[in-house]
Order: sequence, then C-alpha cells, then structure tokens
Amino acid sequence: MSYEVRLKRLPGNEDVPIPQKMSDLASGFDLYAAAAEPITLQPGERTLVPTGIAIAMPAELEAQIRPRSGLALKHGITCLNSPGTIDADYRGEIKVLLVNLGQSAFTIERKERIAQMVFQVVPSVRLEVVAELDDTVRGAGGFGHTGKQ
Ligand SMILES: O=c1ccn([C@H]2C[C@H](O)[C@@H](COP(=O)(O)OP(=O)(O)OP(=O)(O)O)O2)c(=O)[nH]1
Ligand SMILES: [Mg+2]
Repeated sequence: MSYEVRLKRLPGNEDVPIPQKMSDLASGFDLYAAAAEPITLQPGERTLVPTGIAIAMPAELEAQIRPRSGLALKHGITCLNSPGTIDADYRGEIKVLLVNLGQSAFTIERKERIAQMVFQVVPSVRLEVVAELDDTVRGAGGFGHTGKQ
C-alpha cells in the first residue's frame, strides 16, 4: 500500500533535513535532531529532542519512533519509550525521548540522525465487554509457562 503523509517543517528549522529513508527499502525514515544547541546526555540521563517537524497521516496509520541500532550499540543511546507512538490525530512537533544507557556522556548535535520513524497500519478495533471468554489450550498460562512439565 502507498500512503501520503503531510509533513510541515516548523519555523526556524529550514536547515534541518526532512526525515529520510537511507536506503531504497529502509523501513524507517531517519529523524534529525532540531535542538538549537547541542544536548549532552550524561549516563542515565534522558531528554526530549525536538525534530522540527509535524505530520498529518491518514487515519488508519500510526508512526512508531524507534531507536537507531548504531547509536544504541556504540553509545548506549536509545528511545526510552520505545517504540514511541505518534497518533494519527497528533499535530504537534514530533519529539524523540532519548536516554543514555551507556557509560560515557554523549552529545547530540543539531541535524544528527537520532531515531527512525516507521509507519504502520492500525486495525480499527472495537472492544466488546463480555462475561466469559472462550477456552483455549493455553488458558491463563503465560510468562514462561510453555515447555514446563
Ligand atoms: O516518542 C514520542 C511519543 C509521543 N509523541 C507525541 C505524539 C503522540 O501522539 C503524543 C502522545 O503520545 P503518548 O500517547 O505515547 O503519550 P501519553 O503519555 O499517553 O500522552 P497523551 O495523554 O497526550 O496521549 O505525543 C512524540 O512526539 N514522541
Ligand atoms: Mg496517549
């Protein structure tokens, strides 16, 4: 399926690249940091990084904000709320909640690629409250239940 998502650059961010797919079949659009000044994250610290963009997508989509594995592997920088959820009706600036799980301070520069945005189709679901649920073999077993004697 192909969808059109409208993207608005927020004022003062004309220099920040719009999100980009870095290869032909990349699933995510890389997001660029748009903080005016570099942000240094000490180990264990978290911060909300602006991206300088807002979007409007079709009602059946959501966008997920996911970490970049390179930043995670090399520096311990990841998205705290991974995957972040961008609702179809959200018109505010997309922001990325980064946390430093590494052992050294890490500085995020303006226009650095900090995360990726993956679009997904969200099925329309209606919750129906009932008194009883149908039986299954698994039943209520979970949390490591399978394979036990
Ligand atoms: O990583 C994120 C996560 C969320 N958002 C924005 C878009 C999303 O539509 C809105 C709300 O996100 P979420 O539902 O995760 O947060 P909440 O704590 O439930 O806040 P709300 O009560 O506003 O829904 O915040 C971001 O910009 N980046
Ligand atoms: Mg919410």
